[in-house]
This record gives sequence, structure tokens and C-alpha cells, in this order.
Amino acid sequence: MVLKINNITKNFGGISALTDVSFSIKEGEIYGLIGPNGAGKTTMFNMITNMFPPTSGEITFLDEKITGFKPHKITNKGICRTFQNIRLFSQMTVLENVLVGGHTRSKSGVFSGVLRTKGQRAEEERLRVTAKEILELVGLSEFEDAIAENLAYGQQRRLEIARALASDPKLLLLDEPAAGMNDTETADLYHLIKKVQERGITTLLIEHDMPLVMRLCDRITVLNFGKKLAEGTPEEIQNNQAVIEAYLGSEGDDESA
Ligand SMILES: Nc1ncnc2c1ncn2[C@@H]1O[C@H](COP(=O)(O)OP(=O)(O)OP(=O)(O)O)[C@@H](O)[C@H]1O
Repeated sequence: MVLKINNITKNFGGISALTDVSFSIKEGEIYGLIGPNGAGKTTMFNMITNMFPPTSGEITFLDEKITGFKPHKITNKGICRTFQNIRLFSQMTVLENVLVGGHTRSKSGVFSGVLRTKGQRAEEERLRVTAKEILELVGLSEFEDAIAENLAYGQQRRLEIARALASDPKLLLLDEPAAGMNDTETADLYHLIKKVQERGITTLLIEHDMPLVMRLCDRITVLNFGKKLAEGTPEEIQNNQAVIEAYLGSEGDDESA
């Protein structure tokens, strides 16, 4: 197992955002985390990356307990995330945004510029080559010199994934990557996440676009009011009575969901 979530509970004051949630993700899987608004999905990402410590429970990554590690140490171990709201360096170029992602795991800092040793220059060159490969993968090569904020929305979302990939993760956490995308952009995103899987990277995906989730994911956990409601393949989830009642059943009635 790449990631094991063991009995995670998270209370914020009187609110129980997560209650005793467990699931495990296998190497190379695309794993979906779904549930209504406020179900605790983003809180689970915050537990995995240790933005906040869990109230109880533990998380292991590649058989190592990571609960309590600093967020940057978790990135160094090979877990990288994107956020619900786009967080690019909007005034920097596309290539520079990816280079910043690469520097999160390289030995030299982004601004170590002036007194660079031969070794550092070689490292910089290696990062540039990798960054360009990643831009190729996400289909943004032709825009490498464009300013990030001038990209179309779907391209900015893909750039965020590129930046996360630049840190060479083993596990990629994507928080609502299809939010706000049109059909073409969503189709491109589907192919991109599949290509990421072909590279052997495991993905944990929070997403409200159910057709995308059902096509893309190998397995899914459904959260509801901070509790695990169900786990299974897309087919099992779509036929699960509790899930239909709590979540999927209402989706078709509410176009804004
Ligand atoms: N930092 C925080 N402080 C207090 N309460 C929080 C905090 N983060 C999340 N919560 C609460 O925890 C619950 C779960 O929120 P969370 O954002 O994890 O849900 P979600 O499933 O990601 O929802 P959405 O689909 O709307 O993004 C909510 O009741 C939320 O208000």
C-alpha cells in the first residue's frame, strides 16, 4: 500500500470534520474521495499533508508513519498536492512556475543565483530539462514563456498539476481539479491524469464531477458528515443504496451541485 489512513478523527472545536475514517490506496491507483460539501474531503488532504494534526489516528506512507511530520518533510517523502483555488505565481512564466515546483525538492534554493557552483548549474540544467518534459506531458510546451495569468482557465489548472509533478511525487493529491472546467478542458484533464498514472504515480482525487470520477477512478471512498459511508469500485459506489440516498441521488436534481 502507498498510503494507509488509519482511524483518522479531526475535531475543530465542537465540529467533527472527520470521524474514525480509514482507507488504503494501492500503488498506481487513481483513488477518488467524494461526498457532499462539508463532508471532510479537504480536511483529509490537510491531514495527509499535516497542515493540521489529526485529533487521533495515524497515516502511513510507504510503510512509514508520517503523522506529525512537517509539511515540507512530507513533500520530500513524495506527496504533493494541488488546491481547490488556483495558486500559481501569476506574474511568472509557465516554465518558471514549474521550476519553482522542482526546487521544492532540489538541494539548491530558487534564489541561490549569484555564487553558483558548477554542481548547482548542473542541477539547474537538470531541473529545466525535467520541467520541459513535464510541460510536454501536460500539453503546455508551446506556452512555456507565457505569463501564467494569461493562460486559459483549464491551462492554469493543468499548470498547477505540472508544478506538483515537478517535485517528483509518488502520490499526487488533486483537490477538485475539474472545478470550473468546460467539457473540453475536463476531457483533457481525464487524459492527463491517465498519463500520470502510466508514469507510475498514484493519485488521490477529490472531485464533484461524477461522470469524471466514475470514468477515472479505480476505487472510491465516499464521505458523509465526516464519516466513511462506502468504499468500492465506481460500479459498487453507483449501486450502493446508502450512497444514492445521501449523495448521488440528489446530484441529478440539483444542477449546481
Ligand atoms: N480550519 C478549520 N477550522 C474549523 N472548521 C473547519 C476547518 N476546516 C474545515 N472545517 C470544517 O470541517 C468540515 C469539513 O470541511 P471540508 O472543507 O473538509 O469539507 P469538504 O468535503 O472538502 O467540502 P467541499 O466539498 O465544500 O470542499 C466543515 O464543517 C468545515 O466547516
